[in-house]
Amino acid sequence: MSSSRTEDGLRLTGLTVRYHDGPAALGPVDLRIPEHGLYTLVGPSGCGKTTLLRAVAGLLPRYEGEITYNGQRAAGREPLIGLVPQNYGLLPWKTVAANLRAALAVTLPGRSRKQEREERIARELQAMGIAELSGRYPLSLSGGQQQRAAVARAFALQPEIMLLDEPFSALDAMTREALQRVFLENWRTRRITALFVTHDVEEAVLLGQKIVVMIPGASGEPEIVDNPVFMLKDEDKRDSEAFFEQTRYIRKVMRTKW
Ligand SMILES: Nc1ncnc2c1ncn2[C@@H]1O[C@H](COP(=O)(O)OP(=O)(O)OP(=O)(O)O)[C@@H](O)[C@H]1O
Repeated sequence: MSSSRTEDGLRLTGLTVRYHDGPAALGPVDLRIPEHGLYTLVGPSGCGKTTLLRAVAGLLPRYEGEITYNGQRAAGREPLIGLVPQNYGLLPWKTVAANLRAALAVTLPGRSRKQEREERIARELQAMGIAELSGRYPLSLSGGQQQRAAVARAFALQPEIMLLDEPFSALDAMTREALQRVFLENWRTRRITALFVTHDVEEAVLLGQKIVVMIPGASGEPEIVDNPVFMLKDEDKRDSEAFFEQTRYIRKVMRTKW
């Protein structure tokens, strides 16, 4: 499979970010997510998770080190990135459908593709279970509904890379569980290379093929943990021995490293 080639996928080499020429807010960090991989990233508040996502998404004017996708510098042939930011990033003056439309106007432009855009919007809202909210404005929605809309928008772009910054953090346990399942189902049908940032060890174990444990102040490769739980059926995961073992192990890694 092509994903075994070391240059494939998303690769960060010596990625270092400083804000206003201050001390390094991140890195240097080395990390590779193979093409079509879904990795989760856990780390304590302030260790640079959002900064890492921002750098990959091209939202920072400057960083040191290299970001490549399938061997090419991101700056040369920008991979299409779907970002789900912490604050959802929805435009409050546009309806949910219009938010998706605005994103697709950039990636799928042209009058002749209007029908394709509209079909895609309807499909994604349906997939996230919010079809009936398409005409509502973001500020009239609950946090969970806004999070669904933001995830639907990212999937609608059909990006090569998806970056998610604690997308389910504002949810109660039941809604969160339901959305984790919907997210996984969606990801399985598209296999978008994805990095999912979370504070929550359980979420990291439920969603990631591998779990990246970011260590504050450390440079080089973060601890990357294989995750056998990923291969279990969704409905079996939470009650499995492997799940308990894995969450215990990740917590242990966090305790010894932080
Ligand atoms: N725009 C900014 N200007 C200056 N410093 C910043 C800026 N954004 C983040 N930082 C600093 O960079 C460091 C990493 O922040 P970042 O938001 O990436 O952490 P995080 O791991 O995502 O935290 P959290 O889990 O709380 O969201 C912190 O020390 C933070 O104060």
